[in-house]
Amino acid sequence: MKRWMFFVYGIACYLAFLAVYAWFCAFTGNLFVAKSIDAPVTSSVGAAVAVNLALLLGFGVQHSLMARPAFKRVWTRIVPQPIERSTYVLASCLAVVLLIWQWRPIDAVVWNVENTTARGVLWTLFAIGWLMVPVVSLMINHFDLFGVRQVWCYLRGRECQPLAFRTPWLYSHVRHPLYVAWALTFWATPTMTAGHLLFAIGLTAYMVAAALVEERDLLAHFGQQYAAYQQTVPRYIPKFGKRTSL
Ligand SMILES: C[S@@+](CC[C@H](N)C(=O)[O-])C[C@H]1O[C@@H](n2cnc3c(N)ncnc32)[C@H](O)[C@@H]1O
Repeated sequence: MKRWMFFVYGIACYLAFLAVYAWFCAFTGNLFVAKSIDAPVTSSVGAAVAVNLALLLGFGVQHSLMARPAFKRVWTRIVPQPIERSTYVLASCLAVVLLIWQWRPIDAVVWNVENTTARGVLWTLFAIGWLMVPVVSLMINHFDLFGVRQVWCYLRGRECQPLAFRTPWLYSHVRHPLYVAWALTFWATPTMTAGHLLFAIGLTAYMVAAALVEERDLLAHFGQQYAAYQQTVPRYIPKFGKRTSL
């Protein structure tokens, strides 16, 4: 019974992620939703900056703190191990929903690209970013990242083995392809408002910090293998034409 409950919980968290991902895309691209990143202004610039920074900080703290091995060691005394990752996914969804719900737009235009071709290129990069996120996650292990593999192993009564270090596809050209994809979704827009710029700068700064902390953990976990990867594969800017296999 407990195995099935955990499995259903894990699947529900995964479905919540899919829904929030689609909503976050619509919010960021001003597509189909009434409340988007560039919706009409509802508060003073000062209040909007303060609230938005608090929302970005809240997301950053939740997303990074809950992913640290030391936090997980303590957390799994409360939340059972098989559903730890699903709970992380659920908490991340709630942090994003709070950000979307409480976001205060600042509509001053920072840049507005009028050339039709250039606008098309920027929209294409935006779409590539949103498609790249799930595709890149499939390159390492999509279902492990979103907690489904863990509840599946538990349902089958098997121990879930930790994933090996891998450098498939884009990972052989750049160490953080997922963060590169997210950066495209935040920055590729033909019309950049001040609120959207704050959002893009805040989340990019978060990813730069998160990559440093993540690399420290990966180095501690995989040792020489990861050190060699750091020596040969660039962090963000891909080196195409030269495929590194470790
Ligand atoms: C949200 S993903 C981000 C991965 C990476 N920073 C990126 O931008 O593509 C974070 C998880 O990926 C795992 N990870 C990162 N690089 C990996 C690799 N080369 N092989 C296996 N797992 C990796 C980390 O251990 C962490 O659990």
